[in-house]
Amino acid sequence: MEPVIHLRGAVCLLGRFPALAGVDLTVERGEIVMLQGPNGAGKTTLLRLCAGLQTVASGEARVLGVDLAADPTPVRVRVGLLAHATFLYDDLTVTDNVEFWTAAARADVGDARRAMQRLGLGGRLADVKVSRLSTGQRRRVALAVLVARRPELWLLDEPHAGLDSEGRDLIDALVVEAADAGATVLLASHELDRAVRLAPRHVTITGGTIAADDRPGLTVEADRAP
Ligand SMILES: Nc1ncnc2c1ncn2[C@@H]1O[C@H](COP(=O)(O)OP(=O)(O)OP(=O)(O)O)[C@@H](O)[C@H]1O
Repeated sequence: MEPVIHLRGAVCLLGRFPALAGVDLTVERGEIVMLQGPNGAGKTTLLRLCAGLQTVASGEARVLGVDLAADPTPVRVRVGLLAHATFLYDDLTVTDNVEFWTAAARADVGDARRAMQRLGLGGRLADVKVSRLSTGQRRRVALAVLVARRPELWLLDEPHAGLDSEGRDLIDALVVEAADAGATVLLASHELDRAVRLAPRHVTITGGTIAADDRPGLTVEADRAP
């Protein structure tokens, strides 16, 4: 079976800067992989690349069988990206946002309701406009959208940031459930204790290349990092 993520020498330019400078990464279906690295290492860029939101300047980049260099569009509806910025409409309520984005991904609107309940958004908050929510509550709405869309690949950028401890535990539970159901998860985190427990495999990115990867059977030489 083809890997969910297959990158070979993938290069991404932000302006003229190579934020990814030749990334090799293979992730199989059902894996939970933690991506770690210092600020500016390229974690967000790698997640955005896999979401079909970043142009591939050179190298091979296939996600869910889609050749991103040829046309990344088909992958976007099949992945869920939880990023720093949310895509939510401030003037719409929580319910309207979750239902809108769920429908946009051609998923079942019944799943939108169930995801809201799961994220603690089914009560008073359901009819509140997103503009009135706290940062953590917005994060929960973005997560509800992700859960309702049932993506094949979860791309989580600092998923624990801004959440209370119950919310952090909930994210971890959702990730494990998603992987058990066959989804693949790539998460970037500075919360190493929590992320290490959650993800059996740890990949380190430094200066836009993979510096370490503890995937069984794979050796990445530390001296390949710039
Ligand atoms: N718009 C841009 N133009 C040029 N360079 C950029 C731009 N955005 C980001 N970069 C650079 O690309 C590199 C990778 O950034 P990226 O956001 O992927 O890092 P990161 O590992 O997610 O960092 P952090 O841990 O701080 O979130 C950084 O060196 C950053 O300075």
